[in-house]
Amino acid sequence: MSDQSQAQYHHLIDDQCQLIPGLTNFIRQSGLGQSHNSYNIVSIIGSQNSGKSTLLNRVFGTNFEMLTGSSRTQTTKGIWVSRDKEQNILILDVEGSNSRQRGKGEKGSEFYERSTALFALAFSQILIINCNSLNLGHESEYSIIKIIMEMNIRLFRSDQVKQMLIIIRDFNDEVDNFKEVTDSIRNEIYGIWGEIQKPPEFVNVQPEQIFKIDFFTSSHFQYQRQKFESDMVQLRDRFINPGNPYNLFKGYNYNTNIPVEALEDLATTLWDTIQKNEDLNLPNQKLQASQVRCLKIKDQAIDLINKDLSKLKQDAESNYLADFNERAQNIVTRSFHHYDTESQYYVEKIKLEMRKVLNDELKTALYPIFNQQITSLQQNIKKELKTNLDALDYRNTSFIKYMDDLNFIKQQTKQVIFQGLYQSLPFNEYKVDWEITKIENQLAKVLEEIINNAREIQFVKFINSQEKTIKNSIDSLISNCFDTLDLEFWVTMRQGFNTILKENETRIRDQISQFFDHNRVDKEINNILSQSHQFLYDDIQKKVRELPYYLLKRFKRTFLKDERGLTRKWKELEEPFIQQLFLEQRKSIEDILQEFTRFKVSPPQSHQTNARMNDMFSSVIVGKAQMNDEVRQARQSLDFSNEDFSVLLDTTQINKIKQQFLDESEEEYNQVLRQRNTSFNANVPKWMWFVLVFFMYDDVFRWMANPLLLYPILLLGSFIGLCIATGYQQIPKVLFQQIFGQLTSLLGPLLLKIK
Ligand SMILES: Nc1nc2c(ncn2[C@@H]2O[C@H](COP(=O)(O)OP(=O)(O)OP(=O)(O)O)[C@@H](O)[C@H]2O)c(=O)[nH]1
Repeated sequence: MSDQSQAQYHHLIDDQCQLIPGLTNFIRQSGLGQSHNSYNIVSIIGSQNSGKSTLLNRVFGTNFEMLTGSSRTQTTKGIWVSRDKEQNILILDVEGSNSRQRGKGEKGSEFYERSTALFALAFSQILIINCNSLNLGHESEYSIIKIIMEMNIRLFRSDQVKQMLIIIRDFNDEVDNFKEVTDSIRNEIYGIWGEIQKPPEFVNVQPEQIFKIDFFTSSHFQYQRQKFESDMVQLRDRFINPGNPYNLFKGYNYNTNIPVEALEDLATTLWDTIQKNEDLNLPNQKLQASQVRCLKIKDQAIDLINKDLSKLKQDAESNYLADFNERAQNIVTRSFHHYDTESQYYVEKIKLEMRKVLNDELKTALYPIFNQQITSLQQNIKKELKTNLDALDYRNTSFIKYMDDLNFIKQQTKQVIFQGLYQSLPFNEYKVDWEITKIENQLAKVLEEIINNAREIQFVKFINSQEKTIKNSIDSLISNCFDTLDLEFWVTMRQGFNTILKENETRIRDQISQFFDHNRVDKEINNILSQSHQFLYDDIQKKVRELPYYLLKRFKRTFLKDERGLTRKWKELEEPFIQQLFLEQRKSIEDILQEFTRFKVSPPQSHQTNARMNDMFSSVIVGKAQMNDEVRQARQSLDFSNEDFSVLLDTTQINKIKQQFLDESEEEYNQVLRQRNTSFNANVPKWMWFVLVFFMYDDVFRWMANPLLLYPILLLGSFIGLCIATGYQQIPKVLFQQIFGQLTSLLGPLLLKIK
């Protein structure tokens, strides 16, 4: 049969006991690939040259090679598979028994015959035992039946009653009685059943519980050829016609069939088991084959999407994929679709188990990509946040607007995280295993940290700028107080300082309390307060170093100028008055100096939230006899103990400053006296004027040539002339006196020094 076409036959087991791969291929090529589990398998065993192939070709339309001529050599070697010409029936032609061509020995004729027969029995639904009426009762005919019965119960746990069809060839119904013959064979077989060694659970089992035996007789092939052919037609009808009362497949449960594409796996498993002579449980073998097949389908389902999976992975490595879940879903759905379609006819339990494996594998394959997605998402969020925060910084908006915008960015980013996570989740059922909630919390935490950081930076900036504003206000307050030194110095400063604090505190509190809790707000306000007190303290310390300058300045202001701020006209004042003025002003400065002995600048004792602004600043002057009422009251109500006060200037410093002031004021006083007693004009000798005029006159004419000088002089002359003509000569006179007086007071001393 070696030259038989591959499309019509498949050599399943060769004469070397090897199972040849390719059954699935043959099934597909022969058109049985889509039959799923609605198929039948029929095998035939029997003596060599007993007409098996002849029968199969007649009944199933196969084309097995038959022996022609008189040579009685073997044609079928091993097991060949073909199919019915119309029906989904696989046909197995098994090498004839009593093969003289096969040698003896361990793997010789006997072993081979038993193995192939047992395989045929296990693999098929109907096992045809081909017998010749002439050989009936012959030991060799029954020996194979005995063997397969014995092996079957020993090795297999079948899932169905095994069906055997004994065909008696060359049956002459004119001579032989069908009933007698078949009863005798049946008895013979039951006799065999009694003889064989059975496992304990089979001892009381009747053979018909395990084997269903049918009979069919065919007429003599040579002498009753026509009848033989009609017998063959009848036999075919029993196979293919469900309406035939003798239909051989009647009642067969196709659900016990594994899908046709798993038959090769089943055949392999069965043949291996038989070869090893191991215990063999047919339902389990079918499950095993199902398992093998489902595993293969599962692998195919993975292979099918592997390329897309790699592409997805590659894409996810370079960027965050917004369509990740869609693509992942598509991959998983396609894979499952393939698996579900291909595995639909397999045992439910195995199918579902393997589906779960597929699901796990897909999930495992997608997980690193998902992780990559999350990493990219996190990076993107950080990048996006940075851009947004930079833009926000760049806009340099107000604190409130910044905080509002920051909050907006936070809410927006939360949304991005939420969306990003669910875009990265192919199926909701992965949510728990992939710890989405945990990741969401982690990302929210990262976001919170970044936002808080930005908030803190902005807050510190805001507080710094506010402190700077306060510091500037304090600086100018102190400059003012020092510029206008008087006995109300500390009161003015305290009131000014309180006002600054009050205004700033209200404004700052209003702004920050919208974004920070009470405790934080109070803490920051207290910091600002103590910082402000420190500014004040430092500023006072700094200014006090320049106290001699301010004292002298203050002295000059009140001594050299009158109440209206005009320079005193010393020539018009009497010397005793000037001396009196000088002594008074000096005394008042000495009094002011006493205000700078000790001081206290500190926030209120209690940093409680409800501390009022009025109580927050306190300063007091100690050692001042002329302390006014307000200061005294403040001192009493605040009840400062002496240790609370810092020494501003100790006695030595006070004395030193006082001395310096006395010297400088004395100098001012003397200068005033000199000015009063000196006449600028009188000191210039008369001849000097002549000399001056002599050297100047030609220059004066030259200047007159310049219109820039000539015209102003003409205008001035016209103005004076007009005033005199109209009787208002007082106007130019007063103006002249004023200007000349000013110039004299400025230039006079200079000219005197030069002189
Ligand atoms: N007497 C008799 N001879 C038959 C019958 N059917 C076929 N033959 C003849 O028996 C010989 C062997 O036929 P095959 O069909 O090749 O027998 P086989 O059992 O397939 O042979 P192997 O495959 O070699 O075991 C041929 O010469 C056939 O003409 C039959 O029903 N009765």
